[in-house]
Amino acid sequence: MLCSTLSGVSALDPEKVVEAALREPTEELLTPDRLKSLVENGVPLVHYIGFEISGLVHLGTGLISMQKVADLQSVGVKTKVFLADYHSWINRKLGGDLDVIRRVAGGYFKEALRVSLRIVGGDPDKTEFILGSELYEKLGLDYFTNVLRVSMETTLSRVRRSVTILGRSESEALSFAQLLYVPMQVADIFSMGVNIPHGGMDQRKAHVIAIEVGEKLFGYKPVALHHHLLPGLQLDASDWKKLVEAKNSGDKELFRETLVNIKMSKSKPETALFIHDSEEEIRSKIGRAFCPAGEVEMNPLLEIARYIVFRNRKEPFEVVNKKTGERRAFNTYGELEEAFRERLVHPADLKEALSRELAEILAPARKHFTEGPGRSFLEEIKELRITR
Ligand SMILES: Nc1ncnc2c1ncn2[C@@H]1O[C@H](COP(=O)(O)OP(=O)(O)OP(=O)(O)O)[C@@H](O)[C@H]1O
Ligand SMILES: N[C@@H](Cc1ccc(O)cc1)C(=O)O
Repeated sequence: MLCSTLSGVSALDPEKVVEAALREPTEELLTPDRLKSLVENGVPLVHYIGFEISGLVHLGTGLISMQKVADLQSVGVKTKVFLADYHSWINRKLGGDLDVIRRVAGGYFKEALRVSLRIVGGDPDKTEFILGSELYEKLGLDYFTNVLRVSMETTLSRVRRSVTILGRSESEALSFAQLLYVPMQVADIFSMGVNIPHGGMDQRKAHVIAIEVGEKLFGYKPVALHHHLLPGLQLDASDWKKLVEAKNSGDKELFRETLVNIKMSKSKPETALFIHDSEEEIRSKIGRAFCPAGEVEMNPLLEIARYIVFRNRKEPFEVVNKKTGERRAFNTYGELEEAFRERLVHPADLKEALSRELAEILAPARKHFTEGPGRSFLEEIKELRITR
């Protein structure tokens, strides 16, 4: 993973870094060549991913996001997690109370992301957690100047079009501060010297602005990395149809926008499986999830199988037919998908097997938040008002 150079200083291996960056759940890397050349030129790599502080951490925000952090750690990239307290306040999360947001950021949120990173094989002690307000306090006028610089290079209509990065739509009544959120997120990247900004596909508009203004304003162009968004569990059939049509139309923008509206989201708890859900909750949520027989396109449960269950899997995944008792073992996600398409696996049996697997994968988070030191944090956040 790390190569030794003649000077004895360890350097990163360009091929390995690009391979780790491209590995699933990555959906887009802008661009692999630029990443490779950064490594070849010995530029230190600094990654970050940011989170709004609100609601509970789910499979998408926790596990999928942290998988990429683990991948990058494994090839020696410095990783940072940004706890965006000011952005959450601007976006009126947790009742719009900044003190509560800050407390939850350093408490529940940090713990939940740390345990998620551990579950996917990363090392939470090797990731730096940064609270937005602390960074802004430290940088003072320099941060404000960075926000202004980005704003001067970005048009109002571009900012309006980018409010999807805060889960809003252009047609909503937005405060001026919600518009300011966009240049702030771009300024965060440069204020921390980050050259690999990372987020789900819904964050790409901020990163594309950063790529466009970076060279001129800050002397470098970041390499943006976007991961796949897990759909919500409770798709209704018409939303699902729209999504499949958008995917098959080849119109990438339409597909992205359709998916953003139905992704697993912490402010729509019915769509989400949380990392500390009990075994009964897992079983009941998976049991109620949308999973049409034989449908392999945008099937939320197959997506969980592909991106989470099969990710670091060594042993086969077993599905038992409840009616006949027949057992089928799958070594790869492709085998499972094929059998599901051929209706050799019934949704009810897939649900059973997935519930069992997820309960096991999530056991460390459940333990941490119900029996361990995270318990009081979870109790606190469950009592708070989750505002969207
Ligand atoms: N369903 C998902 N699958 C994968 N990644 C996700 C998913 N939802 C959010 N993320 C990613 O997690 C990071 C934090 O997102 P965010 O805090 O907006 O989560 P959220 O659940 O959508 O919350 P909210 O409902 O408050 O918007 C972003 O990079 C985002 O792309
Ligand atoms: N926009 C991100 C949160 C975020 C805020 C600021 C950042 O610098 C990065 C990410 C989200 O909705 O989850």
